[in-house]
Amino acid sequence: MANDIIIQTEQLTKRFGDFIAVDHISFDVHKGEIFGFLGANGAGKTTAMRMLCGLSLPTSGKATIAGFDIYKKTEAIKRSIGYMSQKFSLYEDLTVKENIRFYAGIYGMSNKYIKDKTALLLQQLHLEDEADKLVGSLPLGWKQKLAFSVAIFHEPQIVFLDEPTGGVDPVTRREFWNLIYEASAKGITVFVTTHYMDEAEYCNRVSIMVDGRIDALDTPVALKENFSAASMDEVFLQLARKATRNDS
Ligand SMILES: Nc1ncnc2c1ncn2[C@@H]1O[C@H](COP(=O)(O)OP(=O)(O)OP(=O)(O)O)[C@@H](O)[C@H]1O
Repeated sequence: MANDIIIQTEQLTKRFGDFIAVDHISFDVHKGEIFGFLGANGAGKTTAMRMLCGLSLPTSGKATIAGFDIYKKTEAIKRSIGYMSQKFSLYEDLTVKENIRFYAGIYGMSNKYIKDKTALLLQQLHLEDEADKLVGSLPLGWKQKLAFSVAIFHEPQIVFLDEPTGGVDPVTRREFWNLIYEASAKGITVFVTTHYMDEAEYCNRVSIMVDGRIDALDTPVALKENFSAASMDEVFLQLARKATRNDS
């Protein structure tokens, strides 16, 4: 079990001045796992995720991503991961095809590889007829699916998703999650933050952050059992009620 660990953190901490945004968090994620990273607004999820992606240095503690130390190997980490967030994803004023080409180009893939894989991807997403349309003209749910597919185009070991399905209905979210399951089945580890509790139920394991700390971490079934809760919503509310930060 231990040697399939792909994300490992130990007492990982980030301070901004006197404020402890991420407070000594320790957890492991396994290869191919779908790991939900939950917490109320301001709990510290984005700050933690930025450290794991090599975008921000911790104040203290340790972490390895795909075996790379987050203090020393940030470039290697960036090559091993994919990233998608609501705020940073596709260029609205480029076409579907141009977006794919642009991101694939960053990873130095050959033209032939990009061309073949793009054709396959457009077919899988049923976007063949939209290939030359501006991304800005697509419905949000389609954009999200495309953004996810682009984030894993270079076949990273881990993909980090920061609230990837914001603003769409449960059916569209479910379709998005089918893509997540496919990626996980191929061995890609999925690390996902969400505010939607239906999505929490879809994860293999879920951690819940409160005021910078991880207060609970287990499978959705075990969490519901431990908190005597009928749903993940109830588990989340029981923990979020304890929060003293008010960041909404
Ligand atoms: N650069 C910064 N300087 C000072 N404080 C910061 C900085 N970045 C984040 N914070 C604070 O750290 C805390 C954690 O923020 P973070 O964005 O990580 O939370 P979050 O769990 O991702 O919240 P949300 O769900 O709203 O995105 C918040 O109180 C935020 O105001």
